[in-house]
Amino acid sequence: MDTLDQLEAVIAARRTAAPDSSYTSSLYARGLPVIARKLGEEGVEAAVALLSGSDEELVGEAADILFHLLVALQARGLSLADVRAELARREGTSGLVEKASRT
Ligand SMILES: N=c1c2ncn([C@@H]3O[C@H](COP(=O)(O)OP(=O)(O)OP(=O)(O)O)[C@@H](O)[C@H]3O)c2ncn1[C@@H]1O[C@H](COP(=O)(O)O)[C@@H](O)[C@H]1O
Repeated sequence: MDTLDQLEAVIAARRTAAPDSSYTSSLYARGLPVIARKLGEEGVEAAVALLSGSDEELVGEAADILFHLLVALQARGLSLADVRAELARREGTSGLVEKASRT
C-alpha cells in the first residue's frame, strides 16, 4: 500500500471520530462547503508557493492539497481508484489532441 492509499484509509477511519479530536472528522462535520473552501484555499496557497515560496513550502502545500482532495473525494463517495482509472483512461492521449477534440 503506498502513502496515498494509506492516507485514504486513515481519512476513512477518522471520518467517524469525534470532531474535537480529529481535523478530518471536523471537516466532515462542517460539511461540503467548508471542504470545498479548504480545497480551494490549499490550491491558492500552492500557487503562491510555486511563485514565491521555497521548495519546502511548495511540497508542504502540495501535501495539503492531496489530503484535502482525498477528503473531498470521500465526501462524494469517490476514491483514489476512481482518479487512477480516469488517469489510466487518459494515458497516451496528448492534452492538445484532447482539447482539439472538444472544439
Ligand atoms: N495529512 C494530513 C493533513 N494535512 C494537512 N492537514 C491539516 O490541514 C489543515 C490545513 O489548514 P491550513 O493550512 O489552512 O491551516 P489552518 O489555518 O490551521 O486551518 P484552518 O484552521 O483554517 O482549518 C491543518 O490543520 C493541517 O494540520 C492534515 N491533517 C491530517 N492529516 C492526516 O490525517 C490523519 C488524521 O488526522 P486527524 O483527523 O486530525 O486525527 C493524520 O494522522 C495525518 O496522517
